[in-house]
Order: sequence, then C-alpha cells, then structure tokens
Amino acid sequence: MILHVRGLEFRYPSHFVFQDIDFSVDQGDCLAVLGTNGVGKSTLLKCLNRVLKPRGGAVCIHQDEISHLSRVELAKRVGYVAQKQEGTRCTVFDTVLMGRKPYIKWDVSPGDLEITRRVLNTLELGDYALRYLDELSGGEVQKVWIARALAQEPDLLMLDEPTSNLDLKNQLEVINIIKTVVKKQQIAAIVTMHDLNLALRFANKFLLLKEGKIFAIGGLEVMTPENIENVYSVPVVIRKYQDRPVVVPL
Ligand SMILES: Nc1ncnc2c1ncn2[C@@H]1O[C@H](COP(=O)(O)OP(=O)(O)OP(=O)(O)O)[C@@H](O)[C@H]1O
Repeated sequence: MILHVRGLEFRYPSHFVFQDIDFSVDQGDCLAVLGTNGVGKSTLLKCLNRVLKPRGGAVCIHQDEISHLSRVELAKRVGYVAQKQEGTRCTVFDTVLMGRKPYIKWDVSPGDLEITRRVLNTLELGDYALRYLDELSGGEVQKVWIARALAQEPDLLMLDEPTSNLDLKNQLEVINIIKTVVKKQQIAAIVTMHDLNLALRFANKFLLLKEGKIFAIGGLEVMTPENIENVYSVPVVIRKYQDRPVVVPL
C-alpha cells in the first residue's frame, strides 16, 4: 500500500470542507477524485501533500505519517501539480530539472540531466527545452509542470485537473503517459477530474465526494448512473462503446 488516509478532516476558518475521509491507494492504482465544483477535491489533494494542515486524521505514505517527513523526503515520495500554475521566467529544461532538486546534493549529476531529457521527450517537450515558460500556451505550461512532477520520480503522483487546459489529443496523451508510468514504475496516481469519460479511461479506482464526505469509493462498480446522478444532480445513462463505458447525460 502506498497511501493510507484515516479520518481526514479539514475546514477553512470560514467554513467546513470535509470529514471522515478514509481510503487507501495501492501500487499501480490510478484514482480519480470526482465531485462538483467546490466540493473539496483540490483541498483534499493539498491535505495529502501537506500544503494544507488537516484539522484531524492521518495521512501515511508507505506507513510514514507525512507530518513526520522532512520536506525533501516528502518531495521524493510525492509529485504534486496544482490546478493553477504560473508561467515563470525560467526555461522548460530548468523547470523540469528542478524536479530533481530533492535528489541533488551538491551539483546536478549526469543522471539528473538524463532523467530530465527523458521526461521531456516522453511528453514531447524536447523542442521546447530552451523556451521560457512565460512564452508558452496554457496547455504547454501544464505539460511542463506534469513533466517536472514525473522528473521527481515520486511514489505517488497527485495532479489537480491535469488536463483542464489540454486539447483532446494532449488530454489522451497525458493520461496515457501517466497510466503507463504508474504501471511501469509501480507507483500510484491521484487525479482530480471533471470529465467523467476521461476519468473512466484513466482510472481503476474512483472516489466520489459529496457534501463533505466520501459518497462512494471503489472500482468501476461505483460509477453507476444512480451514483453519478446523486453526486452531480444530472441524470445519465452509461452505454458501452467498443467495450468502453461512456457516460451520456440525459
Ligand atoms: N483559501 C480558501 N479559503 C477559504 N475557503 C476556501 C479556500 N480555498 C477554497 N475554499 C473553499 O473550500 C471549498 C473547497 O474548495 P476546493 O478548491 O477544494 O474545491 P474543488 O472541489 O477542487 O472545486 P473545483 O472543482 O471548482 O476546482 C470551496 O467551497 C471553496 O470555496
């Protein structure tokens, strides 16, 4: 088991977000965190990565409670990409290389440079290596930050709406790359998403949040029309197309 979450509870000073959040993520898992706008998906990811301090509960990565890990140790275990990323005055290559920071002792090693090059090529960003982030499109910037998280070689990737700025081709490419990396390196990924059909292509586990609690968690069996209507207040049917479930709003 990579991640184990028990009794997680969070509230902003102004209002309550969630409580009683219990789930775990195993090696090879791609977990989609789903739910309506404002339900707490980003907040949940931030609590799992110590960006926010939960009010209660425990988050363990490989049995270690994250509050006991140093920042460097946490960065070796978790690669996190926030929902909004800024395009800074830094080259694409340097930004992705920064993902190696937790491993760099004194100087950048040939291995760090090789990993950076490999990740850039995997995401087809090789031609952009010397471009500045603040001169890229929103989708290109999004891919660079995902590349940086991959360069970290974490045990757990946490991506907040990683496909929100991407065109159809890039959406499919990025989720396929994440799925492949998860499988090949036996790590895990937690991804927040709004597109249910993309989530169905990507994930083997689904966590549906509603009104501050987990409404359902599990495999494909939880993605029923009843559960989806309950969470999103939209009636849907699920059809099979070439053996793939497709959610169709009515
Ligand atoms: N810094 C903050 N201070 C106070 N309330 C906040 C803060 N950030 C978010 N919230 C509130 O907390 C709740 C959860 O927000 P969060 O961003 O986690 O939702 P989400 O499910 O990721 O939404 P979306 O799908 O729209 O991105 C929302 O009601 C939001 O208004």
